[in-house]
Amino acid sequence: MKTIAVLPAGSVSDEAVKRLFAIEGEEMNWKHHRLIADVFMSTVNGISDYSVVPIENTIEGSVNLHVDWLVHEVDMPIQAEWVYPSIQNLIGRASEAAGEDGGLDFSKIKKVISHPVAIAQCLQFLRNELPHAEIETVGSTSEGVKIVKENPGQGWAAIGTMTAAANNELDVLSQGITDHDNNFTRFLLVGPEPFTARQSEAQKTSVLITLPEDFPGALHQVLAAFAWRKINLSKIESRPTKKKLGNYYFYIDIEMALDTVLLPSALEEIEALGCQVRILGTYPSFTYEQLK
Ligand SMILES: O=C(O)C(=O)C[C@]1(C(=O)O)C=C[C@@H](O)C=C1
Repeated sequence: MKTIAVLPAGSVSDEAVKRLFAIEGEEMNWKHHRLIADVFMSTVNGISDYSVVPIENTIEGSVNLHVDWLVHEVDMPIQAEWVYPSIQNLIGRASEAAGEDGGLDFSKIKKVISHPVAIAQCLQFLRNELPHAEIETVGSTSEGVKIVKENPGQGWAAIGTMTAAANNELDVLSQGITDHDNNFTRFLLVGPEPFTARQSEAQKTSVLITLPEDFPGALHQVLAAFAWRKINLSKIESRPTKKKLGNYYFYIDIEMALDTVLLPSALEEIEALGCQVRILGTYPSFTYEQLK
């Protein structure tokens, strides 16, 4: 039985990984951690087989903290990626937000608690509906909901999943509050062993490329190595190396497995230019439709 490290029950990550492993005959052991750092360390320390990492979402883009953990703090390969909807809701006690007319009066909500990424996904809603409310950030959306549950009578609310509202027997004060519909999060499964529980035709390889200093046009040549081989890239993003101001590496997602003809030679060509290439993983990719 595999052990999976993930944010607390009722978080988007927890819902998402349960969908990935909703396979007949697969039994899992879940290890819930309050903070993403502990989710990573659980697998680093051999307590879990895999860690679940939300890496990017439709509204906010890359979750930089998590990208940085993957790149700088740990050395664990990516073994799968999948996509899951992030539907956020305002959760609290209807009795604490009751207006004179019997409807809801959000001016009675004094504080909104959630994960910073979830807050960022609902900024317009918060500006329009709860401009007066204090915002508090916590390690996951489900932690916010739990804090609201444990503190009745304060006029506090959380942003989180319907599952977290139900688990904590709280009311959904407003449903689907993200600023854009179709808010999806891309998750990574990281750990030492390949993920074989499901198969997908779509394969990806993620690499980190650090350019040599004093080499004008280096990025152009890196991209050319992929381009003339008609290798498709689905993402390229620069992040600071954290070693020197102005030094960046490129995080690149390539839409093919590492052992596909042409990819090894493209990476060799890039190394020959004097670039450093680090493979972050080669893995199957699942759409939400594939997991339904
Ligand atoms: O707090 C949660 O529920 C999480 O699973 C974390 C996380 C994230 O880190 O991006 C995951 C998906 C949501 O979009 C918001 C937060």
